[in-house]
Amino acid sequence: MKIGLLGYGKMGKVIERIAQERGHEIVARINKDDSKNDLEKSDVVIEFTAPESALENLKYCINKQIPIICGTTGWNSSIEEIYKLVSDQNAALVHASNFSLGVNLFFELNKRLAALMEPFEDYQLAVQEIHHTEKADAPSGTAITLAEGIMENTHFKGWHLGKENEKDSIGIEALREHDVKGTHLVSWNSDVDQIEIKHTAHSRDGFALGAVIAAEWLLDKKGSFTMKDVLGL
Ligand SMILES: NC(=O)c1ccc[n+]([C@@H]2O[C@H](COP(=O)([O-])OP(=O)(O)OC[C@H]3O[C@@H](n4cnc5c(N)ncnc54)[C@H](O)[C@@H]3O)[C@@H](O)[C@H]2O)c1
Ligand SMILES: O=C(O)C1=N[C@H](C(=O)O)CCC1
Repeated sequence: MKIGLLGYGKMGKVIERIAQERGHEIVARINKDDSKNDLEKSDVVIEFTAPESALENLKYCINKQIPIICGTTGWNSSIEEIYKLVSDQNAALVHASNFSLGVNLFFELNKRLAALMEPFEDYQLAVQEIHHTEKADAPSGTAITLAEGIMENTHFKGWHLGKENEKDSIGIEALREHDVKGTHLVSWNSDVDQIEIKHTAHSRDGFALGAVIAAEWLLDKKGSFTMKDVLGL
């Protein structure tokens, strides 16, 4: 498969290595201010850029009907607009706040735990994420997906950036520490005990492998999908 990398930063470089190990060819490596013309040689584009760039990049690929895998976070408020464009253009998209298998299993565990905890008022929820200091957005896309999974299964109706929960809104504490690849913690605390689930990424390989698997999966498909569809969860 011919892969175009839209964003050749920390993630783009790991995706390149893993895609080549799986026998794929990288036909474009595009960074900020580069021409996108070479992307047209791609069977699929893998986009990991920056929150302010994702929307324009998505529209570019969708309008040219180049299948696109989008891992960039921080553009979710435009998701319905993008789904409509994919449908109008008969294009193909997989997007995910986190492409790793482990985190996608963690998402399912989080939803089940939230549903179990909801009747028990003695337990207070806490959500925390830790990432490297270069990360542009806070809270992480993964932490937002975790909050949405909790909202689906409890009385919580929204989320905000901050350590404390407020009435029906989940507080997401976002910490930045040197070289942390991605750590997410959901805990339910009572006066007598604590239940916590935690995912720690040891490297970026899990995110990159998931993105390449999603690209392989998308090749013969049309429509908008998430990693949950790719993994059949
Ligand atoms: N979904 C996931 O599994 C997952 C995993 C890791 C990171 N991310 C997200 O991916 C994004 C990138 O992460 P990173 O660590 O690789 O960042 P990075 O800053 O190391 O690399 C981003 C690259 O994108 C390029 N870029 C910026 N704007 C561009 C544009 N308009 N067109 C083309 N290239 C552009 C930059 O030049 C840079 O090289 C972030 O939003 C991050 O949150 C998602
Ligand atoms: O390094 C990043 O940036 C990451 N971003 C994603 C997020 O915002 O959840 C996934 C984890 C790594």
